[in-house]
Amino acid sequence: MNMATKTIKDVNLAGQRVLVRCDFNVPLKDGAVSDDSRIVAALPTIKHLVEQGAKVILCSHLGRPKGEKKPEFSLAPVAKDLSDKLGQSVHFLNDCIGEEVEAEVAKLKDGEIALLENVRFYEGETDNDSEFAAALAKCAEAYVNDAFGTAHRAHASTAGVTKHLSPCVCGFLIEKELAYLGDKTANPERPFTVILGGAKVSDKIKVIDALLEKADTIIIGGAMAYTFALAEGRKVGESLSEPDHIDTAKFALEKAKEKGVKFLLPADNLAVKDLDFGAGTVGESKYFEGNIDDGWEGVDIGPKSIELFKAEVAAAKTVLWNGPMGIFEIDACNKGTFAIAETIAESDGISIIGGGDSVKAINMSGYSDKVTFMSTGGGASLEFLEGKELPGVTALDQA
Ligand SMILES: Nc1ncnc2c1ncn2[C@@H]1O[C@H](COP(=O)(O)OP(=O)(O)O)[C@@H](O)[C@H]1O
Ligand SMILES: O=C(OP(=O)(O)O)[C@H](O)COP(=O)(O)O
Repeated sequence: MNMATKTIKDVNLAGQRVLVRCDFNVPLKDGAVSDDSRIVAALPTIKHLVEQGAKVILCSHLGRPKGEKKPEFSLAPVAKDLSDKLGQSVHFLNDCIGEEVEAEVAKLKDGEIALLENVRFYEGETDNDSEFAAALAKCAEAYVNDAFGTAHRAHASTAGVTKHLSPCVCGFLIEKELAYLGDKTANPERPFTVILGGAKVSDKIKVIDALLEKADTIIIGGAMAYTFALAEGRKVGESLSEPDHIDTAKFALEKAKEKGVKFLLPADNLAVKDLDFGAGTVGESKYFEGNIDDGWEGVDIGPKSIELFKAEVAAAKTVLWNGPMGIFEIDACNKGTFAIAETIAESDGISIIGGGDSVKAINMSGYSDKVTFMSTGGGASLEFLEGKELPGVTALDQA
């Protein structure tokens, strides 16, 4: 952790309007929160501010609505969940900027809480647009960033707003995450195995270069594996892949050889037809070794890969896992993810699991109490491990 970053403990925000950036990017199912880990993780900071007598104005993104006001990305279900958890009303506002929002926020009494609508309903958020940042900052005086999962993004609500608010400090969650990850990953107990999967291929494939300097073994599953399969000249059918990143994948494979880092790709994959994510169903399914035929979509690692990966995980002294091995939200595609979760649970080593969906997966598997540390950030924890500065942290006041 950057030890000089000021924290919520260094300031008294009683009576002030405080904009609090949280990572409430939580999975939803049928309009309700289906994994509340990130909400629970934000509670200590929120409770502290309420007890101190601040006027608490929460903001967050949810999903990637790309500047459009799409109702399925509304934070309204989070307001409900949060109200229940706090036993206190959380006033949900239908927008995040504008005169109406300012008027509503001005009515807050000390210790009251409001939640603004999804900041990514405006393009200015991800563009870190200075006008949007100024508009967002208008409702508050002080700023607390506790969105560890989004700390690797230099967006208006994580970076731009700090130009307009004072003080700007981090909350308890960011402080805890940086302290733990800094401590355990600076000199990890070896063998150190990193497992990467999930769907955010372009974000996470770039991190592998730096991980090759730190890890003894890298295991690739999830959709990430199909970009590597393309790099090895294999066919992937309809599987999610990012052909723009084939060169990055080739480079990583070469570098792993040169450095003697074990680099494991799936030996087999489960592929399906007619996947319906909403309904949670698949049509025909079949295992493929090597090429995946046209018309088939890779959705999980297969039994041979599970055995291969399990042996490696069992031998590790430190395991960092970000990104599920398959589309674990669908029962037919969850075996790989849950098998890795089980092996991690059985191991005596240190296990760190990061990322919104990875945490949801470990919770669903029933093994979460066997994990050493659950991080609310996937991409953020990887970039931190890479040694990169996190813009959401560096933008804050430094002592
Ligand atoms: N083979 C695959 N094809 C498509 N999506 C996949 C595949 N494997 C995993 N996923 C999806 O990846 C998502 C999680 O990815 P990501 O956001 O990168 O992880 P995290 O939130 O843990 O950082 C899950 O919703 C899962 O369904
Ligand atoms: O879910 C998140 O990251 P993660 O999937 O790496 O854990 C964060 O909320 C950041 O979201 P983003 O990757 O859309 O910027």
